[in-house]
Amino acid sequence: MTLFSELGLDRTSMKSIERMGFEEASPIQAQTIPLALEGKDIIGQAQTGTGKTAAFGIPLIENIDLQDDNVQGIVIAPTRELAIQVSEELFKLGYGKRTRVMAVYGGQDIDRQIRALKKKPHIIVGTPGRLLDHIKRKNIKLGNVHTVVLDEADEMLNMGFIEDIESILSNVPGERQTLLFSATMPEPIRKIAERFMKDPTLVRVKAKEMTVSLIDQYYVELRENEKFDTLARLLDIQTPELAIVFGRTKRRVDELSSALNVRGYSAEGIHGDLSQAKRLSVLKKFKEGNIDVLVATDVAARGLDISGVTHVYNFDIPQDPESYVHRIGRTGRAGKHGEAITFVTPRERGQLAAVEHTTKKRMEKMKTPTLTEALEGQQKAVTERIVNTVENEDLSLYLGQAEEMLQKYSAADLVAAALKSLTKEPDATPIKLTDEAPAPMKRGGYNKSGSNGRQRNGRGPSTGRKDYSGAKRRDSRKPSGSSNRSNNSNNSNNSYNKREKLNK
Ligand SMILES: Nc1ncnc2c1ncn2[C@@H]1O[C@H](COP(=O)(O)OP(=O)(O)OP(=O)(O)O)[C@@H](O)[C@H]1O
Ligand SMILES: [Mg+2]
Repeated sequence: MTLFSELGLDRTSMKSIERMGFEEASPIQAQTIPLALEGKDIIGQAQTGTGKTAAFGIPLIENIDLQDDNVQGIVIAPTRELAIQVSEELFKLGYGKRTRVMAVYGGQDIDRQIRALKKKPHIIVGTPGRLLDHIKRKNIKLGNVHTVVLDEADEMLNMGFIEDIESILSNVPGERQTLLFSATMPEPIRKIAERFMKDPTLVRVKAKEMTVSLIDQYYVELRENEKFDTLARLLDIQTPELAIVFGRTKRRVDELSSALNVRGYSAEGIHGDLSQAKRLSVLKKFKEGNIDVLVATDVAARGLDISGVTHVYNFDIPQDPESYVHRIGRTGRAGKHGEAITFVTPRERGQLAAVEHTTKKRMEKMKTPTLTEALEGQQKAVTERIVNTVENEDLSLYLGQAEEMLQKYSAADLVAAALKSLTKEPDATPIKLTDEAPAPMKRGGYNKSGSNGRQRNGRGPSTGRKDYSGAKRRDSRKPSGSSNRSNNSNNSNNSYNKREKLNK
């Protein structure tokens, strides 16, 4: 156990950390903060939700010279939402010191960002495309940057982003400190990473499995056309506080969120074709609990830290094991418990095995829930609410009416009626979702000889593009809405070589 007070931090940092309610440093923090303070380049790998943001954020803030009005640190993140979240966490960590932090990301008015840049931020957090845009327009000068952080580094160095990252880094002085963090770091990506670094120290928090042990992991084997009813029943039985449902494509996310609403669930979707304002408003509603279910593409898979997410459902099995690790990592964060349930069609058994092989963790098989179990689940939830009300709330205003009803009906009938009227009975409104092709089979993630979906199933090209926002270059390459399947998809190509070719 390491206390923050043992890490030799500045008084102002300690003040911020205390204000955030952190007491002990997490293992990745305890191991990387001292090294980062010494100025070392670091590749930091630790499980999802274990505090990697503060692991790079604390030393980054410590090294900021408040007297210097130049940009001194940049943090690059793969999605807009993550860039915003990281900038907020850095703002809190730098609060005691009054560090100026700003986020720049696509989809927000660039003039507004230019005006904000005039306030001379010490640290800029951005998505690659928008950061580069500002650099090219000379809105941001990186000549005084001494620290560069790539959050979700493996994703950032994946082929969809590497050119942007290279261009950004070419604007930063060579004698910088470079910090790379992620929960996953496939070997070939690590090799690329080392090209950008000086004698990096690899800090890997030892864990038996790549996923967090606090997440119970299950899979359900089913046919494509059974997925929706199964999801609905699971939501009824498991009654998540907040749930994220991951779908393979934008179309799937749209259809799923509409279908969930038809069946009476409060759900909204998030993916890269929505306006940024919409994306942010959906996320805000979800964080505030105004919607219960967030349906998402992999745009929400990485880094997002939303408290109260108790369940993650992989409606479609992810296309690479890394994506699985990050998706399910949206629950079970900061010591909390979570559940992850992955739907697997018979043709995707190989995918399941690949995920289990990478994570070194077996998922437990869960049988398809029945309608009766769904009803029981809902009844149980209502019963718990009633018992909680009886035990903890003031009922005096209701007792008169209750006594009156008891004159006429039996207590059991009345309680049963209360249960019935409060229980959401499973709704069987028919739902038709457009079929999605099963995830292409691949072997071992980033192997160079791995096949991609195109070769195997001949269902059209796998673009290797992600449903991400930041990179304008890629957005403009194919107009959204042109209707081949892969254009809708957020396929992440397993084969790192293929991806490179397809993106060039
Ligand atoms: N030392 C600490 N004590 C208590 N809570 C902490 C500590 N460090 C970080 N946290 C909190 O834990 C949560 C997860 O942290 P963070 O988002 O940095 O995880 P991460 O390792 O980056 O995960 P991911 O791989 O998903 O990006 C956040 O809410 C953060 O504020
Ligand atoms: Mg993170």
